[in-house]
Amino acid sequence: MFDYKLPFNQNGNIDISEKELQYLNSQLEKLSSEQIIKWAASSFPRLFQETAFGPSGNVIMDMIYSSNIKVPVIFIDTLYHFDETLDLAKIITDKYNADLHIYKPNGCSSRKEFVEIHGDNLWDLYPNKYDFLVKAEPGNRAYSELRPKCVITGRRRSQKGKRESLKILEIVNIEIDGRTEKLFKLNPLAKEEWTFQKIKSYLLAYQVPYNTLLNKGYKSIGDIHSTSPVNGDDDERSGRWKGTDKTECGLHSDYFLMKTAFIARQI
Ligand SMILES: Nc1ncnc2c1ncn2[C@@H]1O[C@H](COP(=O)(O)OS(=O)(=O)O)[C@@H](OP(=O)(O)O)[C@H]1O
Repeated sequence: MFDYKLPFNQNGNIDISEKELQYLNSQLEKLSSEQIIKWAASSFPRLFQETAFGPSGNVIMDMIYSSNIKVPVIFIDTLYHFDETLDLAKIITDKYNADLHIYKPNGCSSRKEFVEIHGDNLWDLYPNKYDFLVKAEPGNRAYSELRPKCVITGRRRSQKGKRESLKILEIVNIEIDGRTEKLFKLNPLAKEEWTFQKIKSYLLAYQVPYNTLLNKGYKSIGDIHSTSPVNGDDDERSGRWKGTDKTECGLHSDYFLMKTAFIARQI
């Protein structure tokens, strides 16, 4: 068992230097994804998984369940998910008996309400504002209410773009009660070996429920209005925001930069 002890201070916060984080990452690189998850579960007092029920997240849920660990799940419902994604959310959380926490855009419980407040086509007219409202703000609200010390994500280096240099363990800034706090993000499938093909093989081998859209040419699935199927060999995320230079949804971007731009009406 990997027995690296996180440096907790008296306040229960983890004071880790950049150098030590680098060392920790170099050690985590040597572990399997299951070992990384088990280490995190025994190291972080409040470990959560955040998932949009993508194929990587499905693999992670199965690994967590098979390791006999309980990790609550955060799902940010943008109100623009495919029905197939919402169906999967129910099927897979039932199968793994997951404790699901759903967060929606502030003040909106339905797509109709969102359109009434923010207008139609916001994602098209003001994509960064849309990202802040449907992903970054609800994400930070989830962190602020649930107080995770660490969240597990499904990002992988093989998804290319900015993710090619993804670390297994990262630290991001979040806002809690008006203060800046640190949150760890754990990416147990970050390593290059976790290709889309390997993810699919895992899902099939272990009979893990997955999004039926994967059988219809979709490889990466986000919001209805910005997700399309791809051709066989195309990059996994090439069907997201097709025809634009956008590659990320904002959940993993700098929260404070987004918030500042949102308040200043620069996005
Ligand atoms: N809506 C929502 N709710 C909770 N968590 C979410 C959400 N969107 C993205 N994620 C997290 O980011 C991982 C990568 O997602 P994607 O590849 O779809 O990209 S993107 O974040 O939408 O840009 C994704 O991996 P999966 O677990 O495979 O879904 C999650 O860890």
